[in-house]
Amino acid sequence: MDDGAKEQRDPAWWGRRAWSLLSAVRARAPLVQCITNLVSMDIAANALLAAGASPAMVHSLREVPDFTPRCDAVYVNVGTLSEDWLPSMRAAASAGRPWVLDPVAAAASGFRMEACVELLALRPAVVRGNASEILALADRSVAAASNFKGADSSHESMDALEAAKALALSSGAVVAVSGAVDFITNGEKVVGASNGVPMMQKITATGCAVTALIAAFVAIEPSDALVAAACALAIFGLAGEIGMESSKGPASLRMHLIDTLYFLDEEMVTSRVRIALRP
Ligand SMILES: Nc1ncnc2c1ncn2[C@@H]1O[C@H](COP(=O)(O)OP(=O)(O)O)[C@@H](O)[C@H]1O
Ligand SMILES: Cc1ncsc1CCOP(=O)(O)O
Ligand SMILES: [Mg+2]
Repeated sequence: MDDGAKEQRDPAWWGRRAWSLLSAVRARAPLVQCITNLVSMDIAANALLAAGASPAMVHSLREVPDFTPRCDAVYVNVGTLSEDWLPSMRAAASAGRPWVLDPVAAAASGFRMEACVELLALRPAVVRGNASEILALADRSVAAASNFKGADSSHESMDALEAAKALALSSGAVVAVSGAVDFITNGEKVVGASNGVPMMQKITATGCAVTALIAAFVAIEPSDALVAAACALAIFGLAGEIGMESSKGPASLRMHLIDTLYFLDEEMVTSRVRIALRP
């Protein structure tokens, strides 16, 4: 085992990494260009702001040449894909900044799957999806299954672990599958992050928001997207866990999750983040 892998087997090491990355996001306020779906814009922008980053929802193709090179990271999300937005997504993903892809409902249509496959070829640092999305993307398959649920997952994250590894190896991206346990892999190493509460699935666009947070963490740590993605997922899940303590249901959890992202401190992060390198 190399020294890096030894360190990553130590839970305390992950707590310190998560805290140092969140602290760096707060200190450096990375500018994250988000080309994201219409449902997620508010929660993604607010999650980024609460965590200390600077979100900018900039979609026009005509703005990409001036704006994207000045960003610290780019976030592309196909949740409400249209023909008008795809050229902007391509251009922003090709602008030389680290970027992250959320393949929302990748299996919904041939148009969407082709767009995701084309974007994947533009080398995202991280792809984060739910289990059904990662299974579909790894297989390039448009849904025929009767249990297809659009933007929601009909699988557990563990069901997509092998597909995530294969997708990581074929694309060169770190692939993160969210769920009760979030799995993050580069095709060789697999890290599990087990913060979060099931109620997070009942708030629309929490997945989109955590992918935005991954982009902010990748802006800080572009040379280790696996660690950046794992820490962002754990921090977001932890904000959900602590937020749930004051919440009655999805609407109040949405508010408390964002408040908690803003208030997380070193003690909360280092003692409660649950990330582990898997054997
Ligand atoms: N059963 C669960 N228990 C704890 N956290 C969960 C659970 N399901 C999803 N999450 C968390 O909710 C967030 C959104 O994940 P998910 O619902 O899988 O994505 P999407 O919204 O794209 O379908 C992630 O931070 C994930 O860790
Ligand atoms: C409901 C919906 N429809 C198109 S995009 C979207 C939001 C999806 O958000 P998430 O992937 O985080 O559940
Ligand atoms: Mg999603």
